[in-house]
Amino acid sequence: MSVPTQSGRANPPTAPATTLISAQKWRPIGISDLEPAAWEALRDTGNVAVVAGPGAGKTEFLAQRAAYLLQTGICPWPQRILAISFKKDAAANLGRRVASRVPEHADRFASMTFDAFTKSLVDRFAAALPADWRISDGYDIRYTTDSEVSQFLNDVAFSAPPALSGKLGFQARRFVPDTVGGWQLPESLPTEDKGDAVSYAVREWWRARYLRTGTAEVDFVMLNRLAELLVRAVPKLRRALRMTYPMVFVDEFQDTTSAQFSFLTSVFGSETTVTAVGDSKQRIMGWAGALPEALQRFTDAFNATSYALAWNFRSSDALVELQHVIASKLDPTTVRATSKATAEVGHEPAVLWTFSNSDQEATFIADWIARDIAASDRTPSDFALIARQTIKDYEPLFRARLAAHGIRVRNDDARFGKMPLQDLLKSETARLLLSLLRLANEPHGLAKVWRDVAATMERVHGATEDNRAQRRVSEELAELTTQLRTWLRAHPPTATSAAEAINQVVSLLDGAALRRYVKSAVPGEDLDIVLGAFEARLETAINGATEWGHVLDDFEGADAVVLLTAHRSKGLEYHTVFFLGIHAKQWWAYGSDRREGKSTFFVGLSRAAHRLIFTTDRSDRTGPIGDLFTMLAEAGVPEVHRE
Ligand SMILES: Nc1ncnc2c1ncn2[C@@H]1O[C@H](COP(=O)(O)OP(=O)(O)OP(=O)(O)O)[C@@H](O)[C@H]1O
Repeated sequence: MSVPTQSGRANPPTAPATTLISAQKWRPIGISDLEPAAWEALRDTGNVAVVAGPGAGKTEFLAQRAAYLLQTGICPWPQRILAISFKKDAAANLGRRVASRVPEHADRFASMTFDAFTKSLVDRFAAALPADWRISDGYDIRYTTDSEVSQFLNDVAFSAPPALSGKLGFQARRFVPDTVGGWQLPESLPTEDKGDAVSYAVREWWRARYLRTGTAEVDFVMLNRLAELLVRAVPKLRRALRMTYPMVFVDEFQDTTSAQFSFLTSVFGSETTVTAVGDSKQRIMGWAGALPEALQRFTDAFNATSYALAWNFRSSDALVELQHVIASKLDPTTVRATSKATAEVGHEPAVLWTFSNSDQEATFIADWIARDIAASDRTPSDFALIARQTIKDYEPLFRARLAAHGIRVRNDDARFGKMPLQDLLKSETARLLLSLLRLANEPHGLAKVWRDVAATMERVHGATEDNRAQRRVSEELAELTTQLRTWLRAHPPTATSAAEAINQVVSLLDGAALRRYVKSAVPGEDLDIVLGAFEARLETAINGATEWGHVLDDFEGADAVVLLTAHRSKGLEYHTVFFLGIHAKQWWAYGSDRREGKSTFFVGLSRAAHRLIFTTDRSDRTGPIGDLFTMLAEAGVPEVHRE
């Protein structure tokens, strides 16, 4: 594929001048070593499943394997590695890890979410869909509520042919992820019903939402099914994908749904090597259709070699022991991991604090964090406040109590526009806008931000492989930041709206070029959604601020205590974790799926590297919630009443 330059001419692609390293001499980058099983998995040339508990370095393993394959030429230029994650922040984190370890090969490592990948295929190749599935008007993304699905299922049961009566008792919550997700779209729609209830109901679903007059409506399960059909029906596309991405990584494989599994099998089932990493004890997406035993299914279907890792680089030995007690409840065959984390003295590793009310809880914890920061080299971002469900209940009190100590709080689950804050802060477009504002506001001392912005702008302007175009981009960036600086000085936050500030940045940047770039190079990202979310967040940060520097710090909340749900904490780590609200109000759904509840508990508590503090109130501990207290007691976690 040729790369268009700014002048419109195409440069013939040439391999960049990088030196290859022999496979025997290759060494990990940025870490001292890998455990022996990880070395074996890294060098394996076939399909591989790496199974390991929290903190084992599964994501790091993928970053190292990418470096190995790219630096040794086992993945030769111009072929690329496709890394698929389930969360936007996981995809961004993995992409950054690889970019920092092997910057010279970063453009050959495509890290994106499953949804972004399948959506980008549909967006780019929709015209190649089989005639029965082609739509002319584009589509809207819309999720259906359980009650809408119930209504649909009632209607379908009512109008179904007599042969199907009584066979359409689908569970509304499971219908989209399992039934629609598990159904392969036939290339042409049959005109007659063959008496199969699943096919009938799913076809009616597609008719009602997609094959209808007016704009089609889809969700990501349907986009996945369309992408799978595309790849199956268009062999040229399948070949092109396999040639571009001969190596595919899938992180957090335990979260794979049946739709995603079938997509992987159709597209990468042969001629591609697939590396899957995961931990079935951390399967917390069952409600969204995650397959039970996804890793085992992968090993069987892809004839993969399975490697188990047994080191834990994150957590202290005491916390690894606690994790083991909980892990054994999820899988009695679990082998206890060996902690490789640097030991810290003077900490009580785990404790359960009981409070009489939430005000007392927030005040005590805020004071405690402030004292801990004052007495150590820790910063607010070393602390996380994790809760099972309703994180927003905690935000106002903790924000106020921590603010009294000059400490910020960032609620990663808060929604700005249509995005959760965690996704907004990881969005490449949002980072570009924020960095431009930073460069304009602080002319000196941001060399790394400058380099990152220049690299992104080179991509925006299609100038990555052309020295002259790169110089021009650098000059444009200098000019742009000067103009933006003048504008910011003339428009203090006290007299400026977020919308005005964004319009200014986007117009200086060349809105049309940005739109083209996002469409072609940031799969799954919708510029209007990001701009809407950016504006909403900026508006909140501007509120009451007098200096742009403070606005940007507030926007980013980089040095803040993080507040987030256990689900959103997946893959992350903090020195000290407060697992708030071990009581039935937060865990009301625990009794309906205890296995997934325990996994959620396990995910949240395994984010802690050195200290883990559970909190509860004086409410009843009988009923399903009793399980959690029993596990804590079994793990020897002491309880302390805080008055
Ligand atoms: N070989 C290694 N040497 C030193 N540190 C490592 C190594 N592998 C991983 N780490 C560090 O250990 C921590 C955990 O790694 P990582 O996030 O990759 O674990 P994980 O298995 O993906 O965890 P989880 O399943 O809990 O998300 C990170 O801080 C990472 O930098």
